[in-house]
Amino acid sequence: MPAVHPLDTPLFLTRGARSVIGPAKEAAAHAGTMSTLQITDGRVLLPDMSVETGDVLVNQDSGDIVAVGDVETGDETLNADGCLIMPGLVNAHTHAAMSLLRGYADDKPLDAWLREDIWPAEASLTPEDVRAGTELALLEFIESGVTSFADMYFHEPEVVDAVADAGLRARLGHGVVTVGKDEADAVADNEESLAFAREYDGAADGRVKTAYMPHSLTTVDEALLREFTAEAREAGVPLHFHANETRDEVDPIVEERGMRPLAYADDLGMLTDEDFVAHGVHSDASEIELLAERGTAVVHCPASNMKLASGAAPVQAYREAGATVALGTDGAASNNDLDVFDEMRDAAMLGKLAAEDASAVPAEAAVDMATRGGADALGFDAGRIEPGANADLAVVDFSATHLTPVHDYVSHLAYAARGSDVRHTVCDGRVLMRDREVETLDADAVRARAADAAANLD
Ligand SMILES: N[C@@H](CCSC[C@H]1O[C@@H](n2cnc3c(=O)[nH]cnc32)[C@H](O)[C@@H]1O)C(=O)O
Ligand SMILES: [Zn+2]
Repeated sequence: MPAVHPLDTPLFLTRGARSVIGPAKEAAAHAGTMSTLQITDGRVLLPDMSVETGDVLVNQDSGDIVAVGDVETGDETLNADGCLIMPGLVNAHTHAAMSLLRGYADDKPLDAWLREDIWPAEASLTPEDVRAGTELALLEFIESGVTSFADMYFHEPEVVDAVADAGLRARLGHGVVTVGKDEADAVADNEESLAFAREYDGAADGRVKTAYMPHSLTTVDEALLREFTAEAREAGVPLHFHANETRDEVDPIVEERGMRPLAYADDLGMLTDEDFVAHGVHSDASEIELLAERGTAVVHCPASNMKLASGAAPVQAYREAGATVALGTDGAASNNDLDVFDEMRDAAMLGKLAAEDASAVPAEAAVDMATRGGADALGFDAGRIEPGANADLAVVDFSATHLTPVHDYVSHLAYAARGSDVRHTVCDGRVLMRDREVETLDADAVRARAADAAANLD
């Protein structure tokens, strides 16, 4: 049972109860020097996973949460009657523009899927295609309560512009592949990734952060990984890469080097507490320990791992070891949607199956991975509803048939809710979707441009 049963929740912070507004911000609010947004009449999911009745007050200038509970009246309001205000969901590993390849090639294992279908199709994608596909993904994010994401792709400056306009928060990078390239091209690809990371960090009023993103330990040459990881460190740029996704990726490293892939990555200096890896499906106990020790986050992508039959990540073991675990959809071509509610459900289900234990990856863990874990992995001060944190929020409507009755809000978030139950989405204090109307993108135009771009493929 939840700590506070939602059906007999006392009125949260009635008059005179603790107000969590900070003194400096309270003074600014009184002086009328900031514009505020008050999310009213709802319930709030607190960092300890309890649910309380209360409002959330947001400073729209700083983009931070200023108070939770019994708050001052805001300049603007957003009604959350019958809803739960939760931290915005974090999609911590994706390739946004792959939305153009949704349903393009299914029912194949990773290696054949990439080499036979995906990479040839991607070869003809123009910057305009990437912009169109990315906007389609961002629209789907906003419509399903995702407020931040990590993207690894190419023509990445287009993604920066799309994120700036759509109002989301993101950690972005140019994905590097050196297999099959001559030395000059291989170096140039790495240089592009680092140059992108240096140039665009802090873009979109600070909502865009960057990373150096070598695709994986088997698709990027060792000497270049070593060289550019060192350069990234010097520039203070974190790393993101695919690791231990399939057995085919693990075995050659073990055979050639006599060491586990993550020990190899550690040797190359690729595991720090700023870095985050995608998948981590085939990690042994020593690698799980290593990630936890280094503070390197792992992004679990259960739907992609099931669809490509890559395997079941040892999520419960990562969490028990103290590693930071986030959730990602991976690209829409291996999922095939970008709904992080689905990912929570898949993570909980697959986690139980993998551990042969129905108590493994409980609802709270799934919600934690999709919120706090994701924000920690990406290095954002978000993922929790607390004064001082970024005002990145999803307001979920609990009135749907499939959410009735409500015994436990957190259970519903993990097991029964869908992205389409999100009523409002707020990022950095700005309303991106109000009553299911996306305010920062023209939804019809975005869908039409993406369909056009996809029609011109192959
Ligand atoms: N510069 C590289 C592109 C790297 S972007 C990242 C790549 O990861 C690919 N990708 C998508 N999903 C997965 C996955 O699950 N595992 C490995 N790679 C993936 C995606 O299609 C894209 O080609 C090049 O020109 O080939
Ligand atoms: Zn991926």
